Amino acid sequence: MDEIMNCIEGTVETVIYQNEENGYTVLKLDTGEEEAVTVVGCIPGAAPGESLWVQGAWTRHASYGEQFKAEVARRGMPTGEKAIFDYLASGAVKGIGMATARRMVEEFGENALEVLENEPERLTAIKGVTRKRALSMGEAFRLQMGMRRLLDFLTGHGLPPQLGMPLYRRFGDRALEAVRADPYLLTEGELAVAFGVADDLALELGFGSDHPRRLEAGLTFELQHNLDNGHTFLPRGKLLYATQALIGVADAEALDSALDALTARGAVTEEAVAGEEACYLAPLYDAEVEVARRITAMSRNELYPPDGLEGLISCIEKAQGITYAPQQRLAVELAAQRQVMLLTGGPGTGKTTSLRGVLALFEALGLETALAAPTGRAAKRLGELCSAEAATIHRLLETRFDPRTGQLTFAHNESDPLKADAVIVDETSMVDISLMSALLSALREDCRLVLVGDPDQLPSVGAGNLLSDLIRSGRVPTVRLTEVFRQAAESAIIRSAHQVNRGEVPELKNDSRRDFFFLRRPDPVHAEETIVELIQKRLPENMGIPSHQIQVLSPTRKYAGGTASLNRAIQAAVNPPGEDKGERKFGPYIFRQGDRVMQVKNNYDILWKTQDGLEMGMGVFNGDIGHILEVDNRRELITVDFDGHLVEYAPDMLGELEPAYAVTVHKSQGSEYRAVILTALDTAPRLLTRGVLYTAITRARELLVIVGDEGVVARMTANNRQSKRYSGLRARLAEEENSSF
Ligand SMILES: Nc1ncnc2c1ncn2[C@@H]1O[C@H](COP(=O)(O)OP(=O)(O)OP(=O)(O)O)[C@@H](O)[C@H]1O
Repeated sequence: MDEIMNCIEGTVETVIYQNEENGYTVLKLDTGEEEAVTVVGCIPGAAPGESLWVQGAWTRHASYGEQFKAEVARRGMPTGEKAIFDYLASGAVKGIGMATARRMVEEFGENALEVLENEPERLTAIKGVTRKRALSMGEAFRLQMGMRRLLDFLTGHGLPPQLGMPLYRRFGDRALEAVRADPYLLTEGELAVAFGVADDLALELGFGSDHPRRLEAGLTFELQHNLDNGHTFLPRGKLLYATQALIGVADAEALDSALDALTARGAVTEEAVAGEEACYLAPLYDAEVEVARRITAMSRNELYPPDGLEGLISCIEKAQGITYAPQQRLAVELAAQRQVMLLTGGPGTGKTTSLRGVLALFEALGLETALAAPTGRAAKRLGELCSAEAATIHRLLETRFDPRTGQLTFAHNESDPLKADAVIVDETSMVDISLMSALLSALREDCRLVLVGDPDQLPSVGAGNLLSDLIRSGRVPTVRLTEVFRQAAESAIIRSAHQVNRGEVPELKNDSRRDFFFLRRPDPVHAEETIVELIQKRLPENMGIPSHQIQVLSPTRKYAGGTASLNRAIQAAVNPPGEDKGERKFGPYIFRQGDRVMQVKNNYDILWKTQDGLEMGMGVFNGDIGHILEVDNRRELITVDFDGHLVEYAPDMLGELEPAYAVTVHKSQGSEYRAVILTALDTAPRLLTRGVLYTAITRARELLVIVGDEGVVARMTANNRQSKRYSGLRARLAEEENSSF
């Protein structure tokens, strides 16, 4: 590809293709040369007759030959009667067709557009145009002009034109005004512009460095950003300090006042909790308070056990073909007597078996029970293990994304609760405080709730320390399963997981009867070669595990043995370029037909269809893994197959996709794979923790291979440091309990 930047200009002759959603356009540009040039790029609303100046590069398309890929576009209004007629006749302005266009140009000549924008009532001079229609044509044109000015503004300030459509969806023709008044809104929701970029724009537009809006935006950004680190709040002192470092404010008092203003407005809630002067974004505060209130109320609620409970449990045991261990029986008994309970334990301790017992009990009691899990994969597995329907929590609540506000909405909430009499949630360690609050709000007053999970797994990606806070509060009836069942104890994977959890280095000896192997490869290059060989040859040939059922995990993305370099190496080996395979470069990645890829962001707004087109729905979620079915460079679309759900990615969505031959341990939470290869190489100490090692080991169902350095495995086992998460839930649960007695 020729990367030299060029500029061309001309008049738009025809628009061949335009994507209404993201503004991607293919058009023919008349540059005065004999043949019109094909221009592709994000030029929303481009229409024939307009003058267009584009900056970009010439590329060669396999089927369409030479075309100009525009990175920056500036558009001018058409001048001259012919160009104005072409523009109006193209359908660019709603309500104006060919005939009206002709009459407008006949009547007003070169002034037609000026009249349309500023004096639309004069259009009634044209036969057949009523006053109402004239005004609505004028309005449609002003909207067009609004979009155009917005795009000129964005590109003029070095911002991507792709922001135009979402801004327009959210603010309509007020979009430019809104951005000028508050450039920081660009950091919100799906716009997701980096804080520094919005901040530069604000400074360019003349916002002073101590402008109250700048200070407030900095504070809100810090709180928002820290949600990604798991904190539901930040102590006031830390928040002020971090914001000061972020935006370099000279006047500490002004920052203090800005925080007070946010609190007074209700955007931030400040309260003394857990020994801290805690500052929350208001929705997080509401979520935490709601979870504490609801869980406390449910925990207090003792139910009458059904008559003949013991006999009923014995029948369930018989039907399951096992005898419960005492703790398992206790779990089923507790589910009959309490409105809410926790069921916890490590791998192989019989959580799923007990969960199935609770489900059978609820069914026997005639309770309509919903099974749910935080991720699609975990829900699928739960459904299979229980031979029942299971959904993600988002799906259960019928989550929708509102593109106008950038917020999620839940169809089921206090005003339209779920029908279920009982809800059982698996993999609760992955549930964050906001989702838990949404779930609790959607439960009927008397609905039962059973939360199942392993508190030693890595905590949720989203904010809060939910499962661990619930357990440590001691307020919620809990059964902790500790006995590892014989069958499970035979597995070196499960034994090692428990050893690691106790802080003992797992046994790294190799024995062909074991399901856990260690290959000593302290050198990253050598480790990578071994991993490729394992995937390509050794595991498929010696163990009968096909490549696509092997998942490589790494504690890190970029360091030695990180996913970035592993993905390149594995892709080159298992899916090299081929004449019949389409591919597309995007940032550091090449996406190629056949590649394994992962969605790395929750997207509630994306459409999927089944191959036969008979079924469709919305949403692909963080951590979903699929493979690339097709790379269509003509339509600029990549089709990914997520377990039968086909999703088309336009160029502006490719940032949500990453190669997934290797993924980080964090991203693998809640998923299980037939075989796991884990790299254990020297890297940043904060990534080498016991939680990471434990989570990685417990992802493997049949086979685990650790490739790397035994010293690193030992260091990971010893490193029990959990990064602190600011959360007030535990303290609130204690308070709620005390306050009512
Ligand atoms: N009471 C029991 N008697 C005999 N075997 C049992 C009993 N309970 C569970 N098992 C067996 O122990 C193994 C682990 O049980 P289960 O899958 O329920 O555990 P788990 O905690 O859900 O494990 P994981 O988290 O690894 O999925 C299974 O093979 C199961 O059949």
